[in-house]
Amino acid sequence: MAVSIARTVQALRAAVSGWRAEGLSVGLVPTMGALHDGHISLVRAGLARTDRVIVTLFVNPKQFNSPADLAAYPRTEESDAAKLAVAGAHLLYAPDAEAIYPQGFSTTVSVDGASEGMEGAFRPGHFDGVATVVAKLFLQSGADCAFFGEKDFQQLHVVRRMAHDLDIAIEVIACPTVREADGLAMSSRNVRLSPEERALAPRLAAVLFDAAEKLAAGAAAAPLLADARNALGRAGFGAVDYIELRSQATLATLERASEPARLLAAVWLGEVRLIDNVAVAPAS
Ligand SMILES: Nc1ncnc2c1ncn2[C@@H]1O[C@H](COP(=O)(O)OP(=O)(O)OP(=O)(O)O)[C@@H](O)[C@H]1O
Ligand SMILES: CC(C)(CO)[C@@H](O)C(=O)[O-]
Ligand code: BAL
Repeated sequence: MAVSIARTVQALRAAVSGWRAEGLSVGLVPTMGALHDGHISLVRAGLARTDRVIVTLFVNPKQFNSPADLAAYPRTEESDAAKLAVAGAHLLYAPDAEAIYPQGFSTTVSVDGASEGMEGAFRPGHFDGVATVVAKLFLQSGADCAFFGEKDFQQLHVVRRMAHDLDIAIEVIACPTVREADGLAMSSRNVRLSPEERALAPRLAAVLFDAAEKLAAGAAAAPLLADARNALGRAGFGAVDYIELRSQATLATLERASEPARLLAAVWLGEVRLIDNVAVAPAS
């Protein structure tokens, strides 16, 4: 059975109000489409926790720094809808830009702190774009819970802070990163890797997991992360935008794993920018 598709906020709200009339809970999975098993894991998490699951598909122009990256972003709505039908999602909300940014739209939601550094340093305005569109999706849907991947760990912090500060009554639930069999974090951008680049790509996760193990054993971050950066360069990766050890709870920069931490990186491979992050247990 095909998944229902809503393209306007009115159609979205009509579906939700019908569910509310039946006393049903509603989950939301915001995406930019080009769905893979990482997205489907969020749908499954939603189905396990709520009665009705909405998946949103909106390639948000406000979070791309170049028209080329926006244009190159894969758009596969038909196959996305088929995957969602199989997964059991109840509604695909695929608004056009007018439904999200109508004529005269002039508001930006900006989250200080969590947006700064890492992705925020290399993608200026990206998290303003994320916070603005996610705030709208939260308010348009009125969902009880929203499901986000740990793959975009900094984004999780931004979205959680936004919902908290704007008093939006929604629970933001983090879901583990789904990886390919060789360890590469699933990402819509992976389809743009050449065969040679795809063969090399899992090395990023391997370097991160190796460094995480050493950090959990008490190693100082600075020399270890320098070694990791060099290892990626030697392996054939391009520019390493960042590789940083941060507090899992606050994103504060850490010099060693003195608390539950996250090792986060963004690295270029050809024309594709890979991001990944792994958990680091506190050094005993
Ligand atoms: N491998 C993954 N495991 C778990 N969640 C994921 C994974 N990849 C993406 N997600 C989550 O899916 C949601 C939608 O992300 P998005 O549509 O940008 O997909 P993406 O694969 O991250 O694409 P991109 O190439 O833009 O990073 C986000 O909450 C994101 O964290
Ligand atoms: C959350 C999101 C759908 C907002 O456009 C996007 O940043 C993404 O796909 O992670
Ligand atoms: N996966 C986060 C959305 C983005 O990179 O634009």
